[in-house]
Amino acid sequence: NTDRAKLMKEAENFLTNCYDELGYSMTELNSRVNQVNEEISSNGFYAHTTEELKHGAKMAWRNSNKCIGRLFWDRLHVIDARGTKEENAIFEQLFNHISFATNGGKIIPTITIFDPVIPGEDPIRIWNHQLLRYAGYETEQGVIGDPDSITFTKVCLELGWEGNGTAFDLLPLVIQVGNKQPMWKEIPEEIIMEVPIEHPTEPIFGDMEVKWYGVPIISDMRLEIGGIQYCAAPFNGWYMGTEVGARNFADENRYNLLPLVANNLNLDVQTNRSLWKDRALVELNLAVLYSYQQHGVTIVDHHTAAQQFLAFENKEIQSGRDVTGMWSWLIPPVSPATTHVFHKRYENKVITPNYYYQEKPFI
Ligand code: HEM
Ligand SMILES: N=C(Nc1cccc(CNC[C@@H]2CCCN2)c1)c1cccs1
Repeated sequence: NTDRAKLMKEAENFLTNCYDELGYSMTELNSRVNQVNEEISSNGFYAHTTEELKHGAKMAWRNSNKCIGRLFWDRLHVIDARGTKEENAIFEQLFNHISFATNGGKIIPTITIFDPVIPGEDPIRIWNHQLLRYAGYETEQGVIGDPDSITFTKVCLELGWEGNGTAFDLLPLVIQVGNKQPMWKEIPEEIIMEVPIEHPTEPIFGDMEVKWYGVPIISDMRLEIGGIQYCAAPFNGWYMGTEVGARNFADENRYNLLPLVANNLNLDVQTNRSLWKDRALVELNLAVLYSYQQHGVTIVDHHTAAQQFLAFENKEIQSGRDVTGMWSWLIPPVSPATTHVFHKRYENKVITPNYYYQEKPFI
């Protein structure tokens, strides 16, 4: 039928590119294509070899148009967790991802790949946006914690989780197998690495204790390889400082810390022309980079990240591949025009394998 014909086409396209990149002969490619043909025509599905899965996940990173960190696409550590079906075993794999990727602060870009969507089998979904993230609570006195987490925090509370009501409560992991009751578990604190944020010279937060978690692990995107959908495939890299310093801490609808920092720096917040927001933003980002470095947790500044992206662009051209990108996400939110990215154009062509948004499993 058409679905199987569509899947066969996507499979053949992926296998051709993948086997070419891995240096296989046409004979080896053709025999694999025939084998996959058989599998699809009899089951409407085909299973990737571990090698295809690993290279496919790397190709997907290389094709991620919004990612400035793609220079290291070929050094992704891929954990093949297919066949993990039992909830407790899934939690164990997630805890292992956190500790392995954290690696004492010397972060290892890692992806753990669970079973794809298989016709007639229960799909696995991770309900968290990121494995490590802080809760958000709406109270009469205003929002406590991360406003971006308010909805998911309510879901966790409804599932029976209880937070401590602080601005930095780490949320539990929530997973669901098929349409079964979602299960949640607290992350063991011994595998969690957090960084207390401080400025090298000024007490920019006054007496407020500010911290952030070390490793960003995206857990709600779908990895598509050769027509196969992996809906539970959490992946991490390391932070670019501006993500924490210019967005998570600075956005008015996030932690909104610029007024606090500006006041502690004695800036004139009564007029825009003092550029108090800009000066507070730079000191806040400096504090983030300094603190991660002091605590031995990998982080990259936006200038270095842009230079690495330029190296990626050149490497891709050497490899005979077009560089695709989404300009609006590739420019950093601090001093964008000081990077080469700002001054050139990128074609936002979406090619697979890739990582995609998927609709939330909860409302
Ligand atoms: C190694 C260090 C890495 C750095 C510094 C980095 C940096 C970034 C940054 C700054 C963004 C924009 C995020 C935002 O503004 O919210 C981004 C987006 C993205 N990155 Fe990377 N990245 C890294 C590794 C990875 C890895 C290992 C993967 C997957 C295997 C990946 C896949 C993506 C994807 C799919 C997006 C777009 C997310 C979306 O559409 O919301 N990145 N990256
Ligand atoms: N450094 C990272 N940052 C990153 C990458 C992808 C997606 C995100 C989260 N983006 C969505 C957030 C939430 C609101 C706006 N930004 C962060 C990485 C996370 C996982 C691998 S790299």
